[in-house]
Amino acid sequence: MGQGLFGAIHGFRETEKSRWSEASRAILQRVQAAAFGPGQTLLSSVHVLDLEARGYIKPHVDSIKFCGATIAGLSLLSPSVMRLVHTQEPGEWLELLLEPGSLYILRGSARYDFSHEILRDEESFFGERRIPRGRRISVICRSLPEGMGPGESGQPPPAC
Ligand SMILES: O=C(O)CCC(=O)C(=O)O
Ligand SMILES: [Fe+2]
Repeated sequence: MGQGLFGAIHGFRETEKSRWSEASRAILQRVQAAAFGPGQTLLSSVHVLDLEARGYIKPHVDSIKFCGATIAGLSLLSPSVMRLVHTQEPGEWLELLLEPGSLYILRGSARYDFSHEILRDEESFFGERRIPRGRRISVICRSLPEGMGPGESGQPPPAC
């Protein structure tokens, strides 16, 4: 996201959104109930990322300065493949097929020890299966870094 990603995302636009319709709020509440514990505080706004069909996200670990222990992402429109690669053991990796309407949750080792990336169209395979990429929108909720109260987050960065 933003500065922390230093150009990791290609072919995108993004926004931070804090006001939602009632229908969207109900969905976000389901996401939050599924992904976050009662002791976790979320960043005050939700990150919405709109990746064009040729857009992709290079491997990165979200900044621990701006993001806490949990990242939850709802994928919309096009399916895509997210690859996780261990930062110390590149031979240790896995891929997730992100179907539209699916939710992924990165926490624990997946959050801190593995990079995540969204494959570009030419490389978009889940095993043998080709997953053609179209426009993809993701709605990403993050917890605040530990020890940071909602009032202490200051001006949140446009992205992590
Ligand atoms: O689009 C996604 O689901 C992930 C985006 C991401 O990795 C990020 O913004 O840090
Ligand atoms: Fe990320």
